[in-house]
Amino acid sequence: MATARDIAHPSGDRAVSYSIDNSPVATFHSPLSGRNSFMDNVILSKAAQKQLKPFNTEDIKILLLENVNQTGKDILTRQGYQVEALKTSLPEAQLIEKIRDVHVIGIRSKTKLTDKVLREAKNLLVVGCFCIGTNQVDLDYAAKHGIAVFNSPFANSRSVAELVIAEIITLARQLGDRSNEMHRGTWNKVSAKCWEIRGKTLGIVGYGHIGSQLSVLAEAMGMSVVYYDILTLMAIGSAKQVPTLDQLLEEADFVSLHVPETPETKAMISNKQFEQMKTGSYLINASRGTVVDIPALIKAMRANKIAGAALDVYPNEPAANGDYFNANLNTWGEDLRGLNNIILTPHIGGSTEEAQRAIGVEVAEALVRYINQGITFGSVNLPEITLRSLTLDEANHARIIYIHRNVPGVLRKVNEILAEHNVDKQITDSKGGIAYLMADISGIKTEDIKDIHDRLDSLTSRILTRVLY
Ligand SMILES: NC(=O)c1ccc[n+]([C@@H]2O[C@H](COP(=O)([O-])OP(=O)(O)OC[C@H]3O[C@@H](n4cnc5c(N)ncnc54)[C@H](O)[C@@H]3O)[C@@H](O)[C@H]2O)c1
Ligand SMILES: O=C(O)CC[C@@H](O)C(=O)O
Repeated sequence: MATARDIAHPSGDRAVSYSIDNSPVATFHSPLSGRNSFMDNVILSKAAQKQLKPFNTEDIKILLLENVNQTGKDILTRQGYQVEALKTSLPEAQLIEKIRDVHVIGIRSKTKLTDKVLREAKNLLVVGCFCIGTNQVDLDYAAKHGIAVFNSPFANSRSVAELVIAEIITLARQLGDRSNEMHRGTWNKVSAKCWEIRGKTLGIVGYGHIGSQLSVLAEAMGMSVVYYDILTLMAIGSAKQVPTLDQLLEEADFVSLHVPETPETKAMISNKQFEQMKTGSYLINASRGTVVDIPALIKAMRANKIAGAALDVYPNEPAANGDYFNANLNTWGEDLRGLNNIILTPHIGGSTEEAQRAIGVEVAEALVRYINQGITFGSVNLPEITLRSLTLDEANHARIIYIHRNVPGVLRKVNEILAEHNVDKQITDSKGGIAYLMADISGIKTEDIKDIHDRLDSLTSRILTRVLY
């Protein structure tokens, strides 16, 4: 039955209108993938790989926001998809208007995909976060509605770690202030309260991809490293894990934050924590803006408790470049700008050519694998499923994808439907209340495909049914 999610297939005998999620029909297309990636080689048995699509590729509509790198745009465009790319994020009303129409959306950190926005996204199959953080997406709502979310978990980690190293030296030597003075024509040659970083202690909060990279770089520059994490993690080099945040704050000359945005990390550094820090110590935040209580930081710096700070992230960040970093955005904006020895950067920790190119490739390839093959490897909100690709030798095969609520008895019902056919291979996994089943069926006729699709789709456990062939 044709619905608002339908896509018309103008060509071929089997051209019929069906939505992407429920389309068992249409012309077979076999465009070659743009790149030979690791995943192509490992999972898709490249040699005789058959591209599975139940739709004309040019019908897939993709909206890319926030200036996604050209590498990502190229991969998606080469697939034949319709790609619209904007340099900025969009205000909520415009986002809702646009998202109704697309099957795929690519975003970075600014676009908030809340339940309110996702509710309107009736055609949406998948979200690509062209960044590390996924806190801007309601992952739970997306999973419950069969929308897969992918990100790039570590392609910009090194860029962030390098920025933090630069900031440690810049703060220790008050370089920002000296440079600003010179720009105003003032020569101010001082050494008071300017330090080497050699022998100083760096406290890293969150010892994941970025924190551990930073640890290596800091030790190479002669710093001692202590770290605090909710997990017990293997120390790299001579770094030492401490059992509490309190202990880290008491020991560190520089505190650098590398935790995700969660309810537990909200205002993790506030008045009490600034009091615990050493007098004359420094704070760096390149994680998320909600992690530091900024009015408390302003107070601690005015009291000379904290000798300097570097902030790359803020509770409210503008959707586009321009003169937006003012009191309208964050009430304390002016107070922050008036402090000495504070480095303020516009969320550029991961903004290097290397990182953005790598992220573009990684996320775009994940989107293509998901759209064309149903593979969820790397998804942050659905069970991670891969299944060996169908090959060109395997004619009359179809791939069934059934995303469903993880309730007792579903597999029996699904297999009653599939049992009338030859199931070549099948895999299923669950995450929370959501399960993902993928099965390849051989010797199939077009009318069987539609029948399987419609019967699966009528089960009460169904979230999303896709049939690819
Ligand atoms: N400024 C930027 O441009 C930029 C770029 C990349 C990432 N980020 C931010 O940096 C964060 C960290 O990135 P990552 O790749 O290192 O993440 P990661 O997931 O690899 O590491 C995060 C670490 O924090 C730990 N953690 C979680 N909650 C904690 C808590 N309450 N207390 C202590 N430790 C806790 C985790 O156990 C994990 O080891 C990201 O979530 C993202 O928000 C910012
Ligand atoms: O590029 C961005 O907008 C986000 C960068 C960073 O915060 C991330 O989460 O990877």
